[in-house]
Amino acid sequence: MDLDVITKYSALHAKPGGLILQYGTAGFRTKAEHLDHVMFRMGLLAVLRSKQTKSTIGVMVTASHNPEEDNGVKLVDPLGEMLAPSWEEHATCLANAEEQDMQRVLIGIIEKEAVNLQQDAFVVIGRDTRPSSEKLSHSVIDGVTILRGQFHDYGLLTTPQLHYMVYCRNTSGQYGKATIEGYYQKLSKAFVELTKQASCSGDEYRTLKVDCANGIGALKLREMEHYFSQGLSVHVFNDGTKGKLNHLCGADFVKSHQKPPEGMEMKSNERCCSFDGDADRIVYYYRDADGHFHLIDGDKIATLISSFLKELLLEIGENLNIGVVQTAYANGSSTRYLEEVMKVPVYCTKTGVKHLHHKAQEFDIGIYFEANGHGTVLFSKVAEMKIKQLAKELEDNKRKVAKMLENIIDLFNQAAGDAISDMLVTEAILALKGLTIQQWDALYTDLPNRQLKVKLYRGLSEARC
Ligand SMILES: CC(=O)N[C@H]1[C@@H](OP(=O)(O)O)O[C@H](CO)[C@@H](O)[C@@H]1O
Repeated sequence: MDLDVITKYSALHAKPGGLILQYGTAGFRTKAEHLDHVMFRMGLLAVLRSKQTKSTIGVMVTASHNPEEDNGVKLVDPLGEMLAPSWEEHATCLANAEEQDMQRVLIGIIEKEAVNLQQDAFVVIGRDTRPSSEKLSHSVIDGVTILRGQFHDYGLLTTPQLHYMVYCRNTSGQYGKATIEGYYQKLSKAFVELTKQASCSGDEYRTLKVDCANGIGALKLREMEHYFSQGLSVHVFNDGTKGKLNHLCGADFVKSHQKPPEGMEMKSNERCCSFDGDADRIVYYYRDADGHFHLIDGDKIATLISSFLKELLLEIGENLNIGVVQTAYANGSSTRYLEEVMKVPVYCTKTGVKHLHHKAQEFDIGIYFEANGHGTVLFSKVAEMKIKQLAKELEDNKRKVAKMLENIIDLFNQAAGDAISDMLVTEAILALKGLTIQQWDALYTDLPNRQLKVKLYRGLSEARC
């Protein structure tokens, strides 16, 4: 490692004196014009992390739901997870080091983490559609190449797609192919297989309006839609051709203002949903016949999914342990419904996907959702193997159910919460159960009516096609 070369190149990505940033739950976020040095340095850090773990590391350039003028960066660890906490600290130290201290901080990290500089390094990079993202991703690449790391720049990707690529590359393709087609094919195949079993899916279940927050989700959903068009037709709104990213639209806007995004026409009882700017969260909503707006947030998505999974496990007589993870922002009725009606244990963690993800890994099937729409379902290796085996061994109807579970495993992005995965799973469940959005919304509202809700749940189970 030639420290003088690093110092020389670092000066080309000079840190504004006195600027202090913190690597938060979703990486660094601030105004884009303050981030050039951070990007260069995260390129350096990604190489060190890659050498230390002997694995591919991801770098995503995005500020998610934040305004278009902002940007941000986060590192993705080998199995698609968020960066390990001790490395978050290194990221903060490195980003905040003044130019003259850079060498010392870098050497400190190398020594503390016993990084073998002779080891090869590979970094994959993705970015969202912000005007600043392309240039900033080049600064990441500068950092990677100065430390002689190899890289693949995927260009425009949703955040969950980058997590997926990292996971695929580090599991020798077992999880999926590390290409955008690989992602589309894996998810769409599972979705089409799963929805084939929905004998009652009429037109009502075929169309969905999707607000893409004027972000990357629009591009990727359009690329993907012909892969699953047999099962679902998506109407994309806020695709970035007219409006600004996350401005008056997107999941965060809809959730916090409890109203539809600009630019979306909503007829009564139509199923609609919104992604955020990097497509890692989703909320659903509809207008009732009286014109009232109803939000269906992450709590309701978690409830729908866990009820369905529990039901499938009961049908095949499997007793895998299921846990739901929420944060303190979860609606108390959802927690009570899950615990008292569904009999599913619920756990609460701090806000931030990494906290929920970590807790969810303790279960055979760990379902985690924040009320704001970040979430996914994690299946342990044991659960996955068991389900795959049952899908071969069981007889007729039970085998069908095990195959449905197998498809659900493939549909979820188990590396990270993913609006596209969550949307496809939700759409499949609604079609399979023959549930309208209003019926889904009614799964729980408040709990004085507990008996009624139990009845409703049983009724719906029986109604499954
Ligand atoms: C990856 C991550 O941790 N994302 C955070 C972050 O969301 P973004 O959509 O990534 O901006 O901020 C949210 C709170 O504002 C928090 O709920 C969420 O967990």
